Amino acid sequence: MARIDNRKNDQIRDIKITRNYTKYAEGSVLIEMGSTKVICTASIEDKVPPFLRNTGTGWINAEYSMLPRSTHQRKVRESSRGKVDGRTQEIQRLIGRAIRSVVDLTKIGERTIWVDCDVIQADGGTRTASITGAFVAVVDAINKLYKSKAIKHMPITNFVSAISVGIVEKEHLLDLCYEEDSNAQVDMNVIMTDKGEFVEVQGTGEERPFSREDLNKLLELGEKGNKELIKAQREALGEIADEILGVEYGDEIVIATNNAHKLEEIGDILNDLDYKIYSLNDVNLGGIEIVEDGKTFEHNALIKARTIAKKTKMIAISDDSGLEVDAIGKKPGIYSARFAGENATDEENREKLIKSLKNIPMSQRSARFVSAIAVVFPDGKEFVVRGTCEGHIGFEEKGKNGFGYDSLFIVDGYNKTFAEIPSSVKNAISHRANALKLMKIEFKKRVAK
Ligand SMILES: O=c1nc[nH]c2c1ncn2[C@H]1C[C@H](O)[C@@H](COP(=O)(O)OP(=O)(O)OP(=O)(O)O)O1
Ligand SMILES: [Mg+2]
Repeated sequence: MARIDNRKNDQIRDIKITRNYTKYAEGSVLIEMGSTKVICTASIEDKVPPFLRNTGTGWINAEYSMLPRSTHQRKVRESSRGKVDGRTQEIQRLIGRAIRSVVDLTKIGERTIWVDCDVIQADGGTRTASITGAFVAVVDAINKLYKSKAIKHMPITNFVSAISVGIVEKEHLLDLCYEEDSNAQVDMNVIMTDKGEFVEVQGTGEERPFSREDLNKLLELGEKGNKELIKAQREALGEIADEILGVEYGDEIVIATNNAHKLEEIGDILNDLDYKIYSLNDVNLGGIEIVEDGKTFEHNALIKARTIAKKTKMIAISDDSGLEVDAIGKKPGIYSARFAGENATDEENREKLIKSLKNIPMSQRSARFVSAIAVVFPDGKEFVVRGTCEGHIGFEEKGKNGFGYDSLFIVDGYNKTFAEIPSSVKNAISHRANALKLMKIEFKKRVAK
């Protein structure tokens, strides 16, 4: 059986989202799903309902209405009839719940966001189009608060969209138009997030009960439709969507280091990330010489990651690290690798450190390892974090594990050097581990995966 507008059963109607549609509201969207058209605005009011006063938490309220001539026959305005009918009540509560489910209200302060959905033309799916459009309007309104620094954090946790599905003459259909909706035996609205989770499912066997199998089929259609709607929302929101959801960069990371020990440690610590991790050798850049002429660990780390991200077009992660010894003015610091001269070996560096601290008592041999981890994305976005680990410098080398200054670094709380403890312990407490913990938090904020 062909659909009245010749769509496939699992095909949504053309969708168009126009932002900044009217001029006064903080967020304003015209959403068109086929010939259903809804204006959605989001307005910010600096007060909350009584039950939230002095809690620091905000609220989101939705209202829904249809213009008299949005339908085949003129519909009397609710304001003329003097009351809001049951259907309207139900729909505006649904919209409110859907939007609230993806906004952290504790992060918008004591404000109310008023969502107004006004249907100017109804051809089925007006409540679902309202939700899909309202979300975009709310993002714009909240983004204004964020950009003006009225709020500190982006409170939007997910995207949300909604679509109708149903059974019409035994066919399972996605995105019903009015004609189909009025002939549906089963009618369902599916509200979902970008993570593929459900926010609400409203299903009714209007003319007959439906089976579990029907339900599964309908949910599958709903999932497909919502994926496409969220893609359209993303496209409409452009860069703001990237800020909320992160960017899709693929699943390859290159570790920008020539140091095999660092490579192993970073690989171990990042093994819970669901990415393919490559070394410089893997990408034919083994032994590449990068001039580390920055004045800080952070700057040097960025120099290394930028170079490799540019050459590989992959996400590049680098580490610039070293030892700060308090008794000698935090030396060798960023010069740790070349403490005993350009091209010095680890052993030469350790010898020089032992000599530099001759006759200095243990109480004055405090030191810390520092690791700056830089991440540079293929589009040039970047960030850098720092981790440290406190300890003391021993009088002589102890232990065989690790590399660099490990055998001289007695880590606080263990009374052993990094070279005496297993790598699994070092990788849980080291400067590099601490930096990579922070890095993972920042990283997850920025990537869509
Ligand atoms: O966990 C550590 N355990 C012992 N020593 C360490 C550690 N972490 C850094 N270090 C020392 C080694 C080197 O003397 C300097 C890093 O110099 P740094 O330029 O960042 O590394 P690198 O030249 O060996 O490799 P690359 O620049 O290719 O990443 O600090
Ligand atoms: Mg280096």
